[in-house]
Formats: sequence, structure tokens, C-alpha cells
Amino acid sequence: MSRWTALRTAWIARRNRVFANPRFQYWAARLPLIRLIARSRADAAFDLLAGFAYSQVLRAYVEGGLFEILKDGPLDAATIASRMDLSEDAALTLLRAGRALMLSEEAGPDRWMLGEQGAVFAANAGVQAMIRHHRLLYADLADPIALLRRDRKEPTGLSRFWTYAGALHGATERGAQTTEYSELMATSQHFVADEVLASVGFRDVRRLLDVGGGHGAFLTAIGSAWPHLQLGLFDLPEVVETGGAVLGEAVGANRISVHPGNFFKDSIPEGYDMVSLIRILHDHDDEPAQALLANIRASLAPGARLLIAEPMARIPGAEPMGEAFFGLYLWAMGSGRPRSPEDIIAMLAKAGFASARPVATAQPVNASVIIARA
Ligand SMILES: C[S@@+](CC[C@H](N)C(=O)[O-])C[C@H]1O[C@@H](n2cnc3c(N)ncnc32)[C@H](O)[C@@H]1O
Repeated sequence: MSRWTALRTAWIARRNRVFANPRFQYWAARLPLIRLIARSRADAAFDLLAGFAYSQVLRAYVEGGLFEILKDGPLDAATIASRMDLSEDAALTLLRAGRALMLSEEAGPDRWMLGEQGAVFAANAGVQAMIRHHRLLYADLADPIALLRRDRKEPTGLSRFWTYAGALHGATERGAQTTEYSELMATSQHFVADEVLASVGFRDVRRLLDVGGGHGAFLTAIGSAWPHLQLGLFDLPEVVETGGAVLGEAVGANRISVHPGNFFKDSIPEGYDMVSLIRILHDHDDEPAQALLANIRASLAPGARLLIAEPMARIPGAEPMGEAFFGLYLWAMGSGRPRSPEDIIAMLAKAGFASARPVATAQPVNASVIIARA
């Protein structure tokens, strides 16, 4: 153990003994200034233990159509109850719960409208699709220790949904179904594409290949903003069959090339000066992820670039999104893990890239970006 680790270990052990002491907690809650810190820690601790209930309130707003109903607000609870097919008491319980979470707001006595957060959720079909999708994760996490003990060896709701991940663990009951996940990815793509467009310029790129590009939503966003680009779409055959048609319709068939293939078994097409990997790497365990990077590197001429965009781990200020949310999500999915920019840059160096650098994004909770040069 290094001297630094020994000092840090001793400090953490001492701090934890102090924090766990009821007498310390009693005084911290009363001392001026310290009291403010203690209170915000206590609030955060409560949010941690109650977060699953907050998420279910949000889910009830989406699945019960309450965001849509509140768009017509102000409405009284009786009207909302009848439109939701709930008793008035039940509707009020949900409205009040959402009020505490800023999903709804009571503008005056019994005049219900969207709250500040509610207005954002109500306007965003992609987030709502994700919230609906999370019913699978919620079910898989019902017994988290049992899920961890199964060591990703048995199928889960999520591994069946992401058929390519499930196939790795024998969960192929749903065969080659890819439409459902491709549509979910397309509706939520703008979170990532917006971050990339705001942080990366494509002026000096001529041909962009999106590997694992699904139904072409990323290429549609980038290709619409940069009309000079020629676009290539690579994904599993059953995915590009639809994806190619959707993309051609959106940006013009003369601008696109469609490449059906398996990125672990087939070569990545050559002749592109930029390849993108959007929300792909975190889906795969270290060995296949490393092989994928090497496969892409082999396709690139010197100087060509690889753009990686996905939610990453250990991003300052967005830590829970990385290792708490995606850590558990990908564990339940049965494949992959969230990686820090440092992890990914080390893998890029091992795959033979000459350089790699992180690019700052405004909302790392949507995506962080790394650009590597061959
Ligand atoms: C999480 S989705 C991301 C889709 C898209 N890049 C986005 O961000 O919306 C992963 C994509 O990788 C594709 N994929 C998974 N395994 C693959 C493989 N072995 N070869 C090619 N594509 C694969 C899936 O079909 C899917 O479209």
C-alpha cells in the first residue's frame, strides 16, 4: 500500500467513525453553519432511500398520461381523476406527490398545472420512452442481491430486450428482434446528438461512418446540420434493413451507404475519415470492446478519427449517472460496463490509436465525448 493510500485509508476510517456517532449527528444538526451541511446531507440520504418511490411517481405520470392531461391545465382534481380513471383521492395523492417533485403545481386552490420539471418531461417524448422502458430495469432490480449473485449467467428482462446482449448469455427467446430497441434508441438519440453537435465541428470531415448506428438517428442529426457529409451506416443486417430506408428518407438516398455486418466478426468498411461509436462501447465487456476498437483502428487511414459519445463513468458532478445508474443497468442487461474517459483513452492507446482526447460537453449526464486519431 502506498503512503498516500495508507494516509487516506486512515482518514476515511476516522471520518466514518465520527459521522456514525449519534452524538456527532446530534451536535452537527444544531451548530450554526455545520447545521446547513448536516441538513443537506440528511436530505440527500433521505432521497437515496426514497428514490425508488420518486421514480414510481414519475412513472405513474407517464403511464397514466398525466403530463398530457396537465398540458390542458389549469384543471381541477375531479376532472383529472375522471380523465385518468382514478378516484379523486387517488388522483390527489398523485398530484400532491408530483407537486413535491416539481412535476405538477397547484397554481391556486384546486387549479393543477405542470410543474417546472413536469414541463420538461411533458415536452420530451424521448425521456418518456426511457421512463416507460425502465419498467424492465425496475423488475430486474426487484432483488438486487439475487441479481448480483446470478453473475449475469441467466436471462433478465433487459437481456431479452437488448437481443444482442441477451444472445451472449443464451437469452435468445425473442430471436433477432431489434425493432423495439432501435426505436427506443432513435427517440432518445437527440440527447447525444445535441451534445456532439454543440462540441464537435464536422467541417473538415467528408465521410462519416456510424458503427452500430441503429436506425440512423445520429447520422440524420449530424447529416442535417452538416449537409456536405457523405454518411455510412453499419449495424446488424436486420437493423440496417430498416435503418437504411429511414436514413435515406431523412437525408437523401444519394448521401448514404449502408453496411450490414457484425462488428465483432466482419471488417469495418474503409474509406471513411471519421467513424462514430455512439452509445456502443459501454454495452460490451472489456475483451470484445477492445476487439471492436482494434477492428475500427484497422479500417482507418492514418489521421482519420474515431468519435466516441456515450454516458461515461466518474465524470465530476455526474458520478451517480455513471457507476450507480449505468453500472446497475448494464449489469442487469448482462453485458458491458460504464467506463471513465481515462479507461477509454487507455483502451484506445492499446488498440493502436496515435492520440485521444476528451471533449467537454455541456450535459455529461447525456453523453461525454472522446476523439481519437489513427
Ligand atoms: C445501444 S444501441 C445504440 C444505437 C445508436 N448508436 C444510438 O446511440 O442510438 C446499440 C447498437 O449496436 C448494434 N449492435 C450490437 N451488436 C452489434 C454487432 N455485433 N454488430 C453490429 N452492430 C451491433 C445494435 O443493433 C444497436 O443498433
